[in-house]
Amino acid sequence: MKTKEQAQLKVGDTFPLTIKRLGINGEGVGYFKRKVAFVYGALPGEEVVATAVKVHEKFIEGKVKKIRKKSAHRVAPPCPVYEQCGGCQLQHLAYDQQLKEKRDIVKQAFEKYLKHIADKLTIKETIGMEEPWQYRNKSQLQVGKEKEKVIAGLYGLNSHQLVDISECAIQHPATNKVTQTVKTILSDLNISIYNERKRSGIIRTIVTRVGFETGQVQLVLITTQKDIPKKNILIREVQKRLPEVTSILQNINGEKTSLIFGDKTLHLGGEEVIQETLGDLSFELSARAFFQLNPIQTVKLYDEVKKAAALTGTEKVVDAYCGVGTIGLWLAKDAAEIRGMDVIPESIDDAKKNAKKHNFQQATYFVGKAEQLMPKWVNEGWKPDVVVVDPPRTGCDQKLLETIVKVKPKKVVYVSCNPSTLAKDAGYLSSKGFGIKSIQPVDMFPHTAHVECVVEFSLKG
Ligand SMILES: C[S@@+](CC[C@H](N)C(=O)[O-])C[C@H]1O[C@@H](n2cnc3c(N)ncnc32)[C@H](O)[C@@H]1O
Repeated sequence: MKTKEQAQLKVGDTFPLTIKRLGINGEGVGYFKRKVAFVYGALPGEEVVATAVKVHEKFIEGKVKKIRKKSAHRVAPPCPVYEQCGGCQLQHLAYDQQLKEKRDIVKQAFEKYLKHIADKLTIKETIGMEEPWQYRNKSQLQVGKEKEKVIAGLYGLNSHQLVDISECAIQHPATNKVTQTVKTILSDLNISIYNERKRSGIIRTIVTRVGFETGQVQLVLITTQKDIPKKNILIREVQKRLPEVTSILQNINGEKTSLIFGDKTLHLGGEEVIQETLGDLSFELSARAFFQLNPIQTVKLYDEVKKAAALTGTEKVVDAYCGVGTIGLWLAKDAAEIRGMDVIPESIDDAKKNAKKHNFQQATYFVGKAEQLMPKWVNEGWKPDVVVVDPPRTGCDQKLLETIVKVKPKKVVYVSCNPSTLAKDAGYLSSKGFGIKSIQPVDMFPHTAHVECVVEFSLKG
């Protein structure tokens, strides 16, 4: 039954709240008259007065109006557009505490889906960064115009206002510099900029990716159509003013969609790929290929995968959701055979080239869905000893999980960027005879609410 206050609370009303924990999106979570409330900007341990932003049947969304009792871990966010941008959610929380809260987010997810064994699971301390800034190797900023000035940024939190970002503190400086200079070039040449509201104009997004070890930068201009007026001058200016840009591409996306990339990519200048190095492996990266966004933490993440997989040289390994083959190649030295698959054909082309370059003949890569290819291999009589999965935020497809259960590899190593879907899939695997041996959170995205995990499962008995 609804209490009187619950029934009456409406958008714009204020209410007091004690924050109990951090939510999966970095919000402070508390209870107002037994109804759960998510308050952006509030921290665990704080007592706040919140303003209701949305009132739903089962929960309230709010923002901080006043802090009555402040967390000892609250810090001043260094970014000038932190409040408007929404790209980071935790800059107002001290970094060492972010690591503790991220571990807690993982714990909450496991408590939800594995209630009966949650108290027996050990979740290790989050592996953090020594220097948790300037870690992102890729930026994807929407282009727009503000009073005739070319701007590039992200759409603000809960708004459709483009927030201009000139010096993003979590981006590698090379990505900031290239985006800034490209904005100037577009403005100098008066090249048509996309207007989302009117659905007119040409340049839509500036994508940059830098190789941390090589310093090479790839620039991709996402456009609504193939023709860009003054295209040759544009390319020449980029090459003249930005010698670090070794690869220039154009991708066409004329659709009304939140997806950044369209299907067609054109090569405009320099190489088609950039090179990046992780440990003693080097990789070629195409414009659309997935590559981990924080190379410094990726090495730590993959070392955790290696530890969990504990290969002895005799195992057949699946690298499911393989991207450009990075995890499989990290393990290849110690494996008898690696088979990887991904739905993006360019990623698989890169993975094949990367395996060849390192002379890993035991690693083969296939275009297709994990949930279709793995059952096919099993039906053909190929049985893996270790399955590594690294799915998108939605988690593993149920058919893939069922195939894993059927084929009974001695080990599953699950790399996840979403604790909720991880814990749900872990609940299923655990109910089918796979014991959880270790849960290791890794901070791939300092100052955001994201947390990555490596979980080792072993077949019981
Ligand atoms: C989180 S990324 C992991 C990539 C890689 N393991 C790495 O560490 O760089 C997830 C990958 O899954 C791919 N993907 C998405 N759905 C898929 C599916 N059903 N089957 C296979 N790959 C899929 C995406 O293209 C993306 O490369």
